[in-house]
Amino acid sequence: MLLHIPNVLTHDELRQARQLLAEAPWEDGLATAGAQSALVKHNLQLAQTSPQAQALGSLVLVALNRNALFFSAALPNRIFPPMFNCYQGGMTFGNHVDNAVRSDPFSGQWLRTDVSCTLFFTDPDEYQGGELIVEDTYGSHAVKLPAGDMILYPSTSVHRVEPVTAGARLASFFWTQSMIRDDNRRAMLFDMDSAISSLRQRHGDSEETVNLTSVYHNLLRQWSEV
Ligand SMILES: O=C(O)CCC(=O)C(=O)O
Ligand SMILES: [Fe+2]
Repeated sequence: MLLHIPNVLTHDELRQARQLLAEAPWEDGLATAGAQSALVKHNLQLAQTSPQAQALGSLVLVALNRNALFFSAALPNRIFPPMFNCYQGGMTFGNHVDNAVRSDPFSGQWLRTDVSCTLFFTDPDEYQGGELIVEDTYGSHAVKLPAGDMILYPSTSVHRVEPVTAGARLASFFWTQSMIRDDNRRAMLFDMDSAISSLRQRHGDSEETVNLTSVYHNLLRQWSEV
């Protein structure tokens, strides 16, 4: 499931984030690449321990915590501290799959990467190229979203960032360990939760929506790892 989540950041948060990114100490993205991705990764990232990355990380986590669509789609158990990248002057990140497990640089705790997200800080007309291409069984999907919007996709997918040939592409990317490890189960729960919410909005609460909600929670109880 590839899900576009609009308006994750408010205008004010976006302005603050852009200001922090403008004064940030960028370093070579190879610092956090695995063995395979190191061969195809050419970008800049913020050191996770830099004050700007920490301030930006808090801003992103606050925004995620109030986002019902993110919660419903990711069913987050733990969120890896958000990271920040910049592509400019032809930078690109070729086809790769993200490392399956990563250790949190602050707590040392291991986290399984189930769900990947990219939150855009720059608008599509600020740079050329830079599409995030996600491959799944239905083909290749090109993603380039307005600033403040986010794409969410299963971390099991092969993906790449096309070369940025003009301007600069700034984004946050991060991983979530989900309460639901399996992509199909997570997608079914999301579809069910969305359908129940629409039913409730259209017709108000009813015996049927209560029963469907109970099935949703009982499936979550069966499948979740917390
Ligand atoms: O910037 C993006 O959209 C994705 C970056 C990415 O795939 C990664 O750093 O592993
Ligand atoms: Fe990646």
